[in-house]
Amino acid sequence: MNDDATRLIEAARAAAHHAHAPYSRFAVGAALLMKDGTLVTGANVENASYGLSLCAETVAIATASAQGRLAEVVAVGVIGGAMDADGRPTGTGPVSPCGRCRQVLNEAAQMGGVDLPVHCGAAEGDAIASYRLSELLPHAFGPADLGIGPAR
Ligand SMILES: O=c1ccn([C@H]2C[C@H](O)[C@@H](CO)O2)c(=O)[nH]1
Repeated sequence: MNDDATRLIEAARAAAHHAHAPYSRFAVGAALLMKDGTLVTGANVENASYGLSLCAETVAIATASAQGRLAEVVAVGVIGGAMDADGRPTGTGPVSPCGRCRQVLNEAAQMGGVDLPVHCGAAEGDAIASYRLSELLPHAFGPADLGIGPAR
C-alpha cells in the first residue's frame, strides 16, 4: 500500500464513524487528498425518504467544492461496511464508488486535469484495490465535453 493510499484509507475509516446510515446500516467514508496535502472527508448521509440519501464520496466532493477547491483533488480513498451494534463499519472487502459517485468524482478529476487514483479499502484489514478513475468510469462525459475546464 503506498503512503497516500494508507493515509486516505485511514481518514476514510475515521470519517465513516460519522455516517448517518440508520436505514441501510452500511457506513461509508470517503477522503480526498488535496493538492496542498490536506484532506477533505465525507460520510454517507441517509434520509428518511431513502432516495434523497447522499453518498460519502459526493459529500466529500461537495465539501471540497464549497471550499473553492474542486479542482485541487489529487487522490481519493473510500471504505465501507455493514455497521455493528455500535455503529462501526465492519468487514474486510474493499468497497468501490457507486456509478453516481464515479460521475461526481469525474467533475473534480476533469476540472483538475488529473486521472484520479481511487483507493478502495475495507472497514477492517489491509485489503485495498487501487484504480484510476478512467478505469472505473471509462469514456466519461464531463466538463470537457461542454468546453469547460482543462483539455484532456
Ligand atoms: O459509493 C457508495 C455506495 C454507497 N454509499 C452509501 C449509500 C447508502 O447510504 C449506503 C448503502 O448503499 O451506502 C456510499 O456512500 N457510497
